[in-house]
Amino acid sequence: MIKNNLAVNLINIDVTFKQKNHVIKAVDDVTLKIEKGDIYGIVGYSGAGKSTLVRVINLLQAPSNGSVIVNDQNMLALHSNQLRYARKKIGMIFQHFNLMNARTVAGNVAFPLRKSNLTKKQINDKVDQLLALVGLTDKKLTYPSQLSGGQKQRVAIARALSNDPDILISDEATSALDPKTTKSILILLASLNQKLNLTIILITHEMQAVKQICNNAAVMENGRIVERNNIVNIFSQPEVKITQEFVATANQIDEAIDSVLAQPNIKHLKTNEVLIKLKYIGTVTDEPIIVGLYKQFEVTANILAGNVENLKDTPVGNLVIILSGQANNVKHALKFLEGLDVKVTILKIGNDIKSVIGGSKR
Ligand SMILES: Nc1ncnc2c1ncn2[C@@H]1O[C@H](COP(=O)(O)OP(=O)(O)OP(=O)(O)O)[C@@H](O)[C@H]1O
Repeated sequence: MIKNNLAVNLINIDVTFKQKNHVIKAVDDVTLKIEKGDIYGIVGYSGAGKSTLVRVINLLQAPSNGSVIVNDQNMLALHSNQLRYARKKIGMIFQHFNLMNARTVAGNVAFPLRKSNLTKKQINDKVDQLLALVGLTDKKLTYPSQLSGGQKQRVAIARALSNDPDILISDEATSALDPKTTKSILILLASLNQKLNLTIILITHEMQAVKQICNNAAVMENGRIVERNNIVNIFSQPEVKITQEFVATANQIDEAIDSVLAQPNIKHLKTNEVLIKLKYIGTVTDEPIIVGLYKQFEVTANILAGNVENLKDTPVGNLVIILSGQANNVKHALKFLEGLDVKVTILKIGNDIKSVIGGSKR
């Protein structure tokens, strides 16, 4: 068998559920390749098929069709003992933690090791090590009911790591947590990815989480993957409508535009003004743009909102500005911006400028 760098290789996966009167195709011809060491986001609305798809990876859900290759092993060809071992190398965490309330933190983390060949002392050392890794050393003998949601999820993460998995599947693991706790859990996951070279598959409907830690993402709708790309492309040029909707939920600039549009001076934009949004990726920066507009075209640019985000070290900038000047000059200034590889969207346009450029929205 040819070895490759893929942790997960799902090929043409279908999952159908037969109910009394009808058949539900929860996963419809999905091919998904996830490289070792990646943090891969799977995004979609409720019912899109995300959980069903990832449950195929460890065969908690058998596919109706397709191949499941995990770490170069054909999962569907394994005997039960081999499958049990392969499953141990795929950890899972969930939205509701699934901890055992009658056991202490240590008891929960040690639970998956109960049938291992490790001695009591070795298990105890392993638990200490895992609790240190997730920052919960001082909670070893505490019971889950005395922990916050974020702490409970840390216990669940430690437990998921007890068999030294290569892959960790996080199924909406931060969905029940507040934004600050969510952020800290995501920071923990990113650090585990680095320290343990752990491949992480992050199922979520929260684009902010994807933006924070993923390298790649796929978007699911009706059982299919409708778009997949690296994180910079997903966020800077989403192609399909549903991806655009998801991206908009994590895009502060759209909120800023709503409040800009509500301002009185924007409601009554002057005839020689145009309100635009600029989006640029990589090295172009605001200042030369603004200076260039005035020097070359005598067009003034008034910045109303803006931000620069780093998506995996690639800066993506957004600016909302009013350009004002002689109509023809503004027309040339807009052309100049497009020539710089800046995406220009006209949000609102004054009548003078509209008459020269036709007022088409771009
Ligand atoms: N065991 C099952 N029996 C019948 N239908 C199922 C089963 N599991 C899932 N489904 C159906 O398959 C579809 C996909 O469900 P799935 O849970 O994978 O979606 P999801 O994207 O993970 O959504 P959520 O985030 O709400 O769990 C849904 O229509 C669901 O009702």
